[in-house]
Amino acid sequence: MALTAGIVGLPNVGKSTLFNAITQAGAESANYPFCTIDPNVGIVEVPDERLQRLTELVKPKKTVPTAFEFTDIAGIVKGASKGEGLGNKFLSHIRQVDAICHVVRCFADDNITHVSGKVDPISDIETINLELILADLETVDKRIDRVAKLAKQKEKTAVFEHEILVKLKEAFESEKPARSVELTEEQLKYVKQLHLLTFKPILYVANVSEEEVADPSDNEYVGLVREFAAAENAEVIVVCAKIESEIAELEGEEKEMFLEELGIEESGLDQLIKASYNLLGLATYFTAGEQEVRAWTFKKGMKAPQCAAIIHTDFERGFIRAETVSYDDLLAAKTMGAAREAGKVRLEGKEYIVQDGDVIHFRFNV
Ligand SMILES: Nc1ncnc2c1ncn2[C@@H]1O[C@H](COP(=O)(O)OP(=O)(O)OP(=O)(O)O)[C@@H](O)[C@H]1O
Repeated sequence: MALTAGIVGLPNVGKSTLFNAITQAGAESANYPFCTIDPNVGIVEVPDERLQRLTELVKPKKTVPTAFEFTDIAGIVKGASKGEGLGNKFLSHIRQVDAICHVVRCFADDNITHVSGKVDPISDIETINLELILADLETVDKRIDRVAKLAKQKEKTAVFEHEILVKLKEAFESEKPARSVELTEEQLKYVKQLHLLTFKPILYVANVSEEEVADPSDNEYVGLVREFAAAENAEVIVVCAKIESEIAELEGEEKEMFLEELGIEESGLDQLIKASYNLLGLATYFTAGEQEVRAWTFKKGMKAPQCAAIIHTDFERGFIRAETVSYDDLLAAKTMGAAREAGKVRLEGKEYIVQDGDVIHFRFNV
């Protein structure tokens, strides 16, 4: 199920620096055997205060956070959709990711060359977006060629598809991404399987200088990126990629002290991890026993047996029920026993849609 967020951006905007911080922060891979082993993939642990609280309550032998993957998609340049630079190869890498983190240079430094000569985040964003739009236009054109004849003959499915494809084509021709096109539920289902690049959820990562990271309000570039993102309903995370790898090396109190020195509450990387996790539609449930308190990632909307399968397929095969208590209820009750006495532990069946923060004990029989 491992979903991944791809890091994209023009050359020299700070992608590698950010990706290094990600690998630096690296999760203990032994805990995550399902994750891809690939130099372009960085596995990070998902920061979650609830896991700490549960650990304090349950005092297990071991605590295991959940993790997910970032993929580094190197240097896309203008003309990529025409095969320039490493063009099509990179577009095909973007095709494989489930969400896009678009790094935008917002730091001024004359010593670091900018590909187009000056720092101009909106032009940077538009350059990449345009390449993705052009690639999507090609996809849609091919499809239109395929269904046009049947649509003319009023074949029902072809008419349905043709209408959507033309709508998408019009958007692309006015340089708008697929995610800006309004669709009905049914149309949405069709568009999803087209795997369009500009339909993937996106967030923008404004890479600022060390001095500005605590208070980026004076950085006019960040303001511009925020404005641009707001029009797309996209989120903006402000980071200083350069110091993120230093932060990533630290833990606990040391990390807190360093963040305090910098004047920030949460590292840019932690914010990015959380935002990407949300962007991918992911959520967390917990298991809490004396041996281990552990966070597990599931996709929002998944039912209890599917969530059980994340731990082990046997749990799904022999699923009986899910003893479930919400994190808040367990925290208030302090112990599982007290939660049970207070009637807060529910016995959920096969149709139960697991909620973020559920603490679950699966009952199964194989
Ligand atoms: N926030 C920042 N403040 C100052 N300098 C930075 C910042 N982020 C990155 N840099 C510097 O900018 C330069 C380019 O960064 P980096 O190599 O990470 O870019 P890139 O996007 O990966 O480029 P490419 O796609 O060409 O590999 C590096 O010298 C890096 O140290």
